[in-house]
Amino acid sequence: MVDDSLLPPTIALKTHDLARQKACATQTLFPGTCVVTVEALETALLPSEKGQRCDFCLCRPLEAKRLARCSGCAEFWYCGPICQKMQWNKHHRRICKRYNRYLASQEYQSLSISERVDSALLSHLAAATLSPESDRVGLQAKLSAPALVFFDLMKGPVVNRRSLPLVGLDSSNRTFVEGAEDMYSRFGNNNFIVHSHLNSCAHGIFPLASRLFNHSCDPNCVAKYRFTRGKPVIMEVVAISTIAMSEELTIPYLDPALPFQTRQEALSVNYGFRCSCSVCTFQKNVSAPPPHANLETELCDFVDSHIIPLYPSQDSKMEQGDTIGTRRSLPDRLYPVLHADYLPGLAEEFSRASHEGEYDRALASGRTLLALYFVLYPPYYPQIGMHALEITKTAWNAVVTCEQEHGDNVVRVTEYEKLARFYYNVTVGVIELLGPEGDEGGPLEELHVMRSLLQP
Ligand SMILES: C[S@@+](CC[C@H](N)C(=O)[O-])C[C@H]1O[C@@H](n2cnc3c(N)ncnc32)[C@H](O)[C@@H]1O
Repeated sequence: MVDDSLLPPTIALKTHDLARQKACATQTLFPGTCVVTVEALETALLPSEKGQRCDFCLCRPLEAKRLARCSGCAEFWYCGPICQKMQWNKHHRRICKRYNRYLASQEYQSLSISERVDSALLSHLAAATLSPESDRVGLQAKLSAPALVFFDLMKGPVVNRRSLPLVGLDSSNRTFVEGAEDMYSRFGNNNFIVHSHLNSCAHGIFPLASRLFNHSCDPNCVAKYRFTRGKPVIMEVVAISTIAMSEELTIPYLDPALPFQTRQEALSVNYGFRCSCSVCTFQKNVSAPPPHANLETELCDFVDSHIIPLYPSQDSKMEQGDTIGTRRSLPDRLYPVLHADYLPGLAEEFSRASHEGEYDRALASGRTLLALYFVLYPPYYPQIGMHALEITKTAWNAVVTCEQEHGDNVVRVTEYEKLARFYYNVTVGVIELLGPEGDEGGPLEELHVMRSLLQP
């Protein structure tokens, strides 16, 4: 059981039919409320981020300052002696000497990128919590409260799980092997992808968050990450809709915009359950035929008349029910928007056109993509804000280019400016509500710049 002192007063654990327990609100929670803060028990950087961030706090180095490399294995980088010492005492002293042999091993080399990160993460966790000299029971008594929460987490499905090599695993030591196996059984369904401004940078274990939050494809909370020099990474779980007292708090284990079948398969393989949230219940009974010629116009008209009027203004916040209601009342003619190829096609078109300076095309596909996000995601979902910011910048680039090339065409310039203001307002509603996260700079700073550019 979880020690009650670990729970914030706004959350209570109650029994769940399938998922053992669920976290429920003990009072009404409003969008933007941070419902819980959880420190990382362990993290491991993605290979592409190694040497770009501190291996302990995940911060990028300050300008003109380089990261210091571990002189033992030369495979870990730190922003300073505080981080290096913390990591050394936690687990690195146990694995440093063996790290190069582990990286060069055939077992490690045969892993996918994601498995490599999990293998490193599991190695850190094993080195931090298992000691070959102690027996498991004796060791548990010495474990920290978060580590004890980790060992109490639900085990994941065993299908399709191949064992991961661990740094310093002594296969003749049964205590260590069994301890590592015990941890691995709770691994896939309990670790998180740490991200900064929606870009993945590491995998991490945040035991209390794993213990509290079940999945929904229509979540009322999302996780964001805070990096501070010299400190472990922090996860903050933020409410993205009004959550009534006794209502379950949920997060997404995967992207809710993925097609229904893809979501169901991933949840079944990685987490061992089939989702029956309101969105899945709706999408299960809906076929998604290929897009038809008028789809773009009809989707945008639908969103303009049904969703945009609900979109947050300063004195009205959207309720969670609003998008579920909209999804349930999605007209049959719009079912093709749920087709697996529709979203990737639009995203590719927007990205290509905005990079190549085809602003009218980019603004058209960007608008349709945003309309689709409004249908697929709950209000205040981070992707909505990030995409709205991209279109704001595209509209502003169109203003600048139009002024340079057709300075006399005031009407066109004004039109682009109007669009930039509209998307800016959508962005502010979401990004400011979610608050700071990830690396310094990012969307909040970009919004600041856009605000000054758009001042009348
Ligand atoms: C991170 S744990 C969730 C915490 C769990 N409620 C507990 O009491 O420890 C993930 C596991 O919870 C279960 N689970 C999470 N969301 C679920 C859902 N929507 N429906 C059924 N089972 C779910 C699955 O077994 C999954 O592998």
